[in-house]
Amino acid sequence: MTATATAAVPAVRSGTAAGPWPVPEFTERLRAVTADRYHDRHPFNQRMHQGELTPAELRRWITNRFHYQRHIPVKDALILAKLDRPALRRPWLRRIRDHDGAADGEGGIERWLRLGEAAGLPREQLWDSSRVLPGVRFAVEGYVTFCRLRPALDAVAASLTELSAPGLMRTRIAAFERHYPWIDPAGLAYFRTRVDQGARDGAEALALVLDWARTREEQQRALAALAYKCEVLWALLDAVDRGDTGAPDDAPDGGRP
Ligand SMILES: O=C(O)c1cc(C(=O)O)c2c(n1)C(=O)C(=O)c1cc(C(=O)O)[nH]c1-2
Repeated sequence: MTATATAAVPAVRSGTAAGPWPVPEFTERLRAVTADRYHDRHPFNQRMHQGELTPAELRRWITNRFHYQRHIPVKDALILAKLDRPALRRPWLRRIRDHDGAADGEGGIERWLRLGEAAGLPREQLWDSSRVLPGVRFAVEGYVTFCRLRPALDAVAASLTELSAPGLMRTRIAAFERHYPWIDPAGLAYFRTRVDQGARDGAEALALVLDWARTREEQQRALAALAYKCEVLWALLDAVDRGDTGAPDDAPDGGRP
């Protein structure tokens, strides 16, 4: 579906059994998906927030989450290619620039590399994807492929997990400062930046989904896309929670700060 195609969809037919949910109810249903399934509830995140992760576990998370981060601008470029108007493409160009930066040494990917360095992980080790756990590889590939193959509505709806991300970022920053002082607080810049970026991206994506999903069927597709994305994030953490790459810093002694 392109924006042009959806613009031609007839207006709301409320009151009929198969008609679309009114916008407030549809919005509430979208929020209910993340309330039930967002990865802030995952046991690994819970342990992170309670200060229970070993240094090796935190490094494993940083290493594997980098695989997700480096693919976000790739999936945003796939969404960008589905949008047929400048006004629609501009926010996606900005998202890509947010992650890639306008020059070397800038942007979200660079900030994540600095988080890794603050935790004792050389940046070349993060770029070396041979340390990525198989389950993480599958989860990330699944999300990118979903955005490659599905219509723009589904791909943008999948990004709506970001509506829940700012709250999680605040919890995470507080947890790192309190429980993991061996990580230089300067390394938390990625999370600090994402509080505002995530809120803005989530609000923009929500406006698009509410505009594009005009039929009950389209609304249900958006809900399913968001549920799928929650599963991607959950599966990623399942893999990190259980995984052991066999690398020295995954040693059972938990590693050293
Ligand atoms: O650390 C997190 O918990 C978290 C979650 C999410 C999310 O909810 O999808 C994103 C991010 N971080 C993030 O940093 C990010 O850039 C991002 C982009 C997207 C997306 O789907 O477009 N989600 C997220």
